[in-house]
Amino acid sequence: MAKVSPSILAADFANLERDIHKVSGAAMLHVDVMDGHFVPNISIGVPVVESIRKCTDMFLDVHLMISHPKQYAEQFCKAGADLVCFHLEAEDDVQETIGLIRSCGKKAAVSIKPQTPVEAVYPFVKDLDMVLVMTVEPGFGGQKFMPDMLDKVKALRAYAQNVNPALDIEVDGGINFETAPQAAAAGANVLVAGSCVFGAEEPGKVVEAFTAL
Ligand SMILES: O=C(CO)[C@H](O)[C@H](O)COP(=O)(O)O
Repeated sequence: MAKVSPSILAADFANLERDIHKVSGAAMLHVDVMDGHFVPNISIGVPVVESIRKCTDMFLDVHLMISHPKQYAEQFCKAGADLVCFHLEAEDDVQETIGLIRSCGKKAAVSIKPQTPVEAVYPFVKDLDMVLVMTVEPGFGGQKFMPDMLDKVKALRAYAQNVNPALDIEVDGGINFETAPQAAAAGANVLVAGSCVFGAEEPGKVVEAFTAL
């Protein structure tokens, strides 16, 4: 069974509550925070996370695509995130930022961009709840899955077997009916999907299908 984390980046922001309820059967809800600096796009911030928290009990998987995540992580925890994921490339104080998120009583995750070798995250794996292996360049939904990222997922799953066997491995970007099974076979157990879920006639059915992988 996979955990599915529908990305609200592909939802209708004018009808966010309605769209969130369409995917309430998913294990998590993926909330993409972009600052126009770490990535060349701007999405949403703390006030929207607070509002989402008020309209759903879903587990909020908050993906910070921002510079200086240590400076903002606590605000997202207080806004209602259940897990805060930040980019390895965006932070010099990785261990400290993990500790900060944990001290707020939340789960901590680190994400790596496609050009970042998977080995760069190994020193932190024992202290993390999840690693997010980006399968597109972060910044925009609707991009094509990068199949080369599957080798990173396989290597990370093998590495985690010894040091943190409960580690969640999430993939994000271009996940659809063709690529979701490939990612799951490589060892990913958390699937982020935006356009494939919210672009479907029945988003809940897509969530069910991916959960069964
Ligand atoms: O983090 C993201 C982009 O940076 C999105 O979550 C991701 O791209 C999902 O969108 P899609 O499923 O449409 O590819």
